[in-house]
Amino acid sequence: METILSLKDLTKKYGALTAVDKLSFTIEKGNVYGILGPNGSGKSTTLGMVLNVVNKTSGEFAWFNGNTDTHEALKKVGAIIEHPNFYPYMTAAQNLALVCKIKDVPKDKIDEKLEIVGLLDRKDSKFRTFSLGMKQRLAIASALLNDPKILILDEPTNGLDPQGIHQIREIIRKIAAGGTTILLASHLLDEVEKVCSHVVIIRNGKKLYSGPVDAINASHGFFELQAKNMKLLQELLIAHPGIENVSEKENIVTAILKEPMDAETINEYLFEKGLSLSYLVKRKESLEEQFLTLTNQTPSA
Ligand SMILES: Nc1ncnc2c1ncn2[C@@H]1O[C@H](COP(=O)(O)OP(=O)(O)OP(=O)(O)O)[C@@H](O)[C@H]1O
Repeated sequence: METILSLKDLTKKYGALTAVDKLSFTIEKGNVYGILGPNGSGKSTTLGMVLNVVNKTSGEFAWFNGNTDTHEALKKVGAIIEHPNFYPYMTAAQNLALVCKIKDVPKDKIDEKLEIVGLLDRKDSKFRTFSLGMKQRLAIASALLNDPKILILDEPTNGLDPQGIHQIREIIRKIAAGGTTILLASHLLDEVEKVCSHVVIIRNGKKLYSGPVDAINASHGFFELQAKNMKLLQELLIAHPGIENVSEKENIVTAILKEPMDAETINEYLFEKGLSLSYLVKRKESLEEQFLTLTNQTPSA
C-alpha cells in the first residue's frame, strides 16, 4: 500500500492552548479520509500544519513516504482550506487560466476539470454570478488542475443549501472513484458517514479513534431487560461470558455485548438459571450515538 501522508505526534500550541495534541495517523492511497470533530477540535490547524501554512510546535509529518520534501510534495496536493479567492469580473474559465499560469500547468486541463464539477456549461459566466455552491465547485476544479495525488478539503459543504451539499458530495465521490485520495475535515458525522471510507475522530486536538468508518459501527449492540428479581438478573448477566457490561437505570437493565448474541440465546440462558424475563429487547447504538459518546457531546433535541 502506498502511503500519501503520515503524522507522528504532531502538536500545535497557541500559548497555553494545545490545539493539536500528539496526533498520529496515516493516509493511504485511494481512500477517502474524514477528520471528524466538533468545532474547535483542531481540524483546520492539523490541515494547516501539513500544508505548511501553520508552523508545528513538535512532532513530525511526512508526505509520500518521506521521500519528497514538503515544498516539492505540496505540488502534488490540491487543497481548499480557505474561502476560494477568484476575480469576480472574470469568467470561470479565465479564473482557472490564471491558476494554470500560477501553478505552471497546461490550460487544456480547464474543460476537463470544469466537467468534473458540473460547470462546463457555465465556463464563460462571470464568477460574481455564481451561487455559493458553484463557487465551491469552481474551487474544487481549481484544486484539481495539477492532477493532485490527494485533494484536501476543509468543511467542503459549509453554508451550502441541501442541493449544493448533495452536489459537492457527489463530486467528491466521483473524484475518489477516479483514484484520487481525499482528506476532508468536517464536524458533520453524516457527511463523513456518507462520503468517507476512513475516519479520524478528534476532540480537543486529541485522537479518539481512527480506522474504517464501518468498523466504528461494528459494536454487537446491547440488551435491555426486566425481571421480577432484578438482583438475580444482574448477577446472571454479569456471569455470562458474552456480556461485557451490565448497568441499571429506571428499572431497566442494560447488558452490552462483547460478541454477537441473539435475544433467544440470552432468554434461554436466563430461563435455565431459573429466571423469567418480563421484558427483553435487543438494540444497537447508531453511529451518531457512538460519535456523541466518543466526543462527549449530548445529542441535540
Ligand atoms: N491563530 C490562532 N491563535 C490562537 N488560537 C488558535 C488559532 N487558530 C486556532 N486556534 C485555536 O485552536 C483550537 C483549534 O482550532 P481549529 O480551527 O483547528 O479547530 P477546528 O476543529 O478546525 O474547528 P472549526 O470547525 O470551528 O474551524 C481552537 O481552540 C482555536 O480557537
